[in-house]
Amino acid sequence: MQQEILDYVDSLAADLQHWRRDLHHYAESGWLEFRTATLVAAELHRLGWQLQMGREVISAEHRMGLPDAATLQREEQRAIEQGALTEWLPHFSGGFCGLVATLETGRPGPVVAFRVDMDALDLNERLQDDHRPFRDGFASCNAGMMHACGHDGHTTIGIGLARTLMTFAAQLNGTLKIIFQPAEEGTRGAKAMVEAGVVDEVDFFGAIHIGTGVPAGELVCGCDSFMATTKLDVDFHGVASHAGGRPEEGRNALLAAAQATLALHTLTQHSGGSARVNVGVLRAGSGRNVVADRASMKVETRGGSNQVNDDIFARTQQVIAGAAAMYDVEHHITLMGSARSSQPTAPWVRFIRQQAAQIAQITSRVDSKNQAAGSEDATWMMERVKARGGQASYLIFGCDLSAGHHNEKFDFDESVMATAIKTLTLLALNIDQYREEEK
Ligand SMILES: O=C(O)C[C@H](NC(=O)Cc1c[nH]c2ccccc12)C(=O)O
Repeated sequence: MQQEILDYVDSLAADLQHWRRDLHHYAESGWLEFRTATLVAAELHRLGWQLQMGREVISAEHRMGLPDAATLQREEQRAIEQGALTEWLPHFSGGFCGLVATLETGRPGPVVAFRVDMDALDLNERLQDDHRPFRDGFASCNAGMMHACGHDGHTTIGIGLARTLMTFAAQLNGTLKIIFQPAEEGTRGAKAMVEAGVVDEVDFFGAIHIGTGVPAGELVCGCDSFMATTKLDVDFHGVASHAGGRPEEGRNALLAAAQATLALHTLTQHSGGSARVNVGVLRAGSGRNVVADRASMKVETRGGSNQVNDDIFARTQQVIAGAAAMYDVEHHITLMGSARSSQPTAPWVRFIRQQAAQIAQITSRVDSKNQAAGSEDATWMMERVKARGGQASYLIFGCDLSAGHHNEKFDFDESVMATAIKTLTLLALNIDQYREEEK
């Protein structure tokens, strides 16, 4: 029976490629996944999954880094023109582009949930013949939005998993859930889904990523190196004046931002673990001969533990307030995203390793990988599941890439999608073999 299921996943290859390339072509960045979400909803509904959508699974006030209302409206129109399914769109309207699909088998057993993300990056895709998506006609048609992190693959894995689990539903026990999350980039979306309670009943949780420098054929069963992070926008508001005639009447927002930037980059000494601060964007001023009355910054802090990040973030707020005070300007901080660091639970990682050993395409299995991993907001879900006594992990499926993540030439070997679907399917299928203690 198990071989029949693995063969079934192989038979989906052409469909998976079709889905992935369609999603890649119509890339939609965070909170703007209107077309994507409607297509996922229609397909999972057709397959017979129960759906919870939009506000049911996203807490409005916990959304971080939401685009402004005009952008949300414009992008929803754009999505309609690009084939978003209007009968499903009302659920997602206004920036609620998430859904949770549930399959109740009616037989006793745990709740097993997998999370995939759906958003693209704010990046222009390379439109040259040396880039396969362009050559083969599926490069992004949306300027400034590109699937350069593989989330088109993740969404496709979610769809393929939904098909496979439904096809073999008679073999499954307990409850299966697939969580389709918006706005992972900038770590903006997961918290709002956690606050809506989407993982509150989950016993076993897995989030996934493809690529990230892990070699093809390798599975990282429990990535444990994500940094806690906080993303903030800062606005300084001063007073403009004549730079030659009345400079003393000005309140210089540009200098406050510049001082803050230099000071922020000195904050990363911490005995508790690694720490980072980055001012990634600084914009200020309006003209050569005007004392700058406006400045804005996009900032992130990170820490090897939640405590380190919390400490660095607290100091970051003090430094910004201090720099504003130096130049007598107002300042305002807006929280734009956040994620936690989270350790996978060992018995579940062990089970993942055991199950993956049955998949021919996975030639190497490691528990974790000692590499700087950046951040991931699925850690909010992991932490919630663990807090309730559940098991949680983060799986990385290695694959060949044409360029690094977040690069305009990013592309991946599509065969990794079937490998991931097989792995997640076996976890669900064989969950009754899970043991807390090592045998
Ligand atoms: O903080 C963010 O905006 C999230 C973003 N996240 C990623 O790029 C995902 C990521 C980075 N490295 C790894 C390694 C494994 C899985 C996922 C990743 C980052 O760290 O800048």
